[in-house]
Amino acid sequence: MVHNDLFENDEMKLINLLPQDGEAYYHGQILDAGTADRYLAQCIRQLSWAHDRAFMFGKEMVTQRKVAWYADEPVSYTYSGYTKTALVWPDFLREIKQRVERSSGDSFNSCLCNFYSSGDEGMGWHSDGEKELVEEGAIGSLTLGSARRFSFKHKVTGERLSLSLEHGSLLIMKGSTQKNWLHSLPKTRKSTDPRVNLTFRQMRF
Ligand SMILES: O=C(O)CCC(=O)C(=O)O
Ligand SMILES: [Fe+2]
Repeated sequence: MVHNDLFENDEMKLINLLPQDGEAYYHGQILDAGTADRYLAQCIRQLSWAHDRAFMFGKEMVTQRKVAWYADEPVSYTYSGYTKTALVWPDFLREIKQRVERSSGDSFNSCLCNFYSSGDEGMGWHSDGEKELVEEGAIGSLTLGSARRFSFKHKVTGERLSLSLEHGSLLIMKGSTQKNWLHSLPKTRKSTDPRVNLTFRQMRF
């Protein structure tokens, strides 16, 4: 049994990783290794992966990492000159969403999925404060595959902290985190294995 199943919905109080101006809770591994392995294989094979495209500095840019986007409804939104439309949940992804909801006590209506084929791919400093998201809503980040370092940096003080996101683990960010902190997934030479990250979000439809 996974440790977290004993303490559904945060009955065991997790410690806020952020010293101020936001909330981030690392739940650790919420899936046992076998389940996490199975979900990783399903994500790699069955999600509709595509490189993300955007116009930046007047140029068309394509991300190294691949993305896929799922939601309760086939909503679309436009950013950087591209319109994206959400796909409906495959059964296994809906199942993962329910596991994340049970562990966190939050509910989610969409999921942005990221596929990093190795440590050569990462994500630069950013925050997830898009206007399409519920303000101060929770973001649930589930990692499958290679463990990677994840970092926070305060927007004003520059204060930093990092943690390792393990296979089958869940990180929740909520409250004023996106307003006050940036986060990133640094590239690393230490990992050559693929990683899938599922970021469950609360969108306003
Ligand atoms: O892959 C990760 O852990 C971070 C993903 C992320 O920050 C995002 O999708 O906004
Ligand atoms: Fe993010």
